Amino acid sequence: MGIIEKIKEIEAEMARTQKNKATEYHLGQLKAKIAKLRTQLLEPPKGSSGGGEGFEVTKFGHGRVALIGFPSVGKSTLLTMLTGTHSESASYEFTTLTCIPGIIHYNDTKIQLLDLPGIIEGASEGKGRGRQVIAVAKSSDIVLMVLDASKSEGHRQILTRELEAVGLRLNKRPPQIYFKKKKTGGISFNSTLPLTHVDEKLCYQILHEYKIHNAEVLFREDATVDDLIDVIEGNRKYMKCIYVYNKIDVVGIDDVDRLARQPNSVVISCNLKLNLDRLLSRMWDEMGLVRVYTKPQGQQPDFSDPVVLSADRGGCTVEDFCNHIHRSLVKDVKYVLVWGISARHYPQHCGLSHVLRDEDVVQIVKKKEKEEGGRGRFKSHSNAPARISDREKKAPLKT
Ligand SMILES: Nc1nc2c(ncn2[C@@H]2O[C@H](COP(=O)(O)OP(=O)(O)OP(=O)(O)O)[C@@H](O)[C@H]2O)c(=O)[nH]1
Ligand SMILES: [K+]
Ligand SMILES: [Mg+2]
Repeated sequence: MGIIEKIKEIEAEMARTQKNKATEYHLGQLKAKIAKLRTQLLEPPKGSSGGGEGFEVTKFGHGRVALIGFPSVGKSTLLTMLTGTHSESASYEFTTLTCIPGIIHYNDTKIQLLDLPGIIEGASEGKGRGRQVIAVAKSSDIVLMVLDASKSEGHRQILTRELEAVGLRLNKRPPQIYFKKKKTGGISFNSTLPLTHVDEKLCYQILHEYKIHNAEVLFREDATVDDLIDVIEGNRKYMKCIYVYNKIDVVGIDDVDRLARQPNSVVISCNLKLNLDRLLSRMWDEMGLVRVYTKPQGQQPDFSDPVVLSADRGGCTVEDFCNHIHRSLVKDVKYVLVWGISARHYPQHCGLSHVLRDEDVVQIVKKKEKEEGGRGRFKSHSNAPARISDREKKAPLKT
């Protein structure tokens, strides 16, 4: 029996089993069995180099965004509108057969947007090119799940399930469970609060399923069995997802209003160019990019060319900033001067561990280099943290 059949069989057994206190342990065990099989499914088949042909697209820019959705929801139309790169769109399904990259220029940063073939139910098990598509989604920083506003709302759940089946977790944070395998000592199970979903016996059973007999487990929140399995599997990817409801030109205003109020959702129409700017700003915010402008001593910062940092990709400290400029810079840095939201006063003297925020201005003071006298508009004109204003960007001080 193949892996997929085994999964189907266990799913059927779970559906047959009544959910109550007595069956809780059994169901937990079945969940763990499915999780193990799904992980197996993701491993490339033995003897092959990579598990089929993937979409090899080189990463480019400061972040990567994947367009995921059913066929003909308007993914390619959207890519063409946002990036200017043409991706074939048509009224028939599966128009797009491969991965088409485009670039969005936004807020002085470059975002790689990826158009992908449509996926359908069963994609995670290899239907269509589902596995390759989802692999690209996994490699991106956020996902735009494109949905047809005029179609069933069940599509969103179906796609979420497909992505979850391969270990993606959308708009969730990692469970607050500490888990460490040990060599000896048995299993120590603890929690910092009363638990309502998982008890010691259930935890033991799940660990037993994974043949783990020595481990430390500490629940720091009232997590579920699924959370525990995620932590044990350890290969989950937690990602932001924006639900993009396209084609609002063909549905009534009440439906548009309802969809727009759902969490993490943006309603758009590619045909009428409605709300695309809102989508862009939402996308950009979710990516959490941090633009830092370098200010050479005695000169104005170059506001058109930021160093772009990200908490998910390498971090946002002064040290990360220095490493971005040059690997060997850190050792020469005495301290830095910071203007912007992260500074308590202007300019603030900061060390390497200081965490920078979007639109901060940084001047590096090297060892054996004197700091600037503090003349001019970038000297503390206010004690309150504030963004560098647009006016300051447009009319910089002449030095
Ligand atoms: N009414 C309406 N139609 C749209 C809109 N955006 C796209 N379409 C149409 O929807 C159809 C499918 O668009 P595509 O861009 O090919 O969709 P896709 O998601 O890339 O489709 P596949 O590549 O086949 O998965 C085309 O006929 C588009 O013209 C919109 O905002 N409103
Ligand atoms: K299409
Ligand atoms: Mg397409």
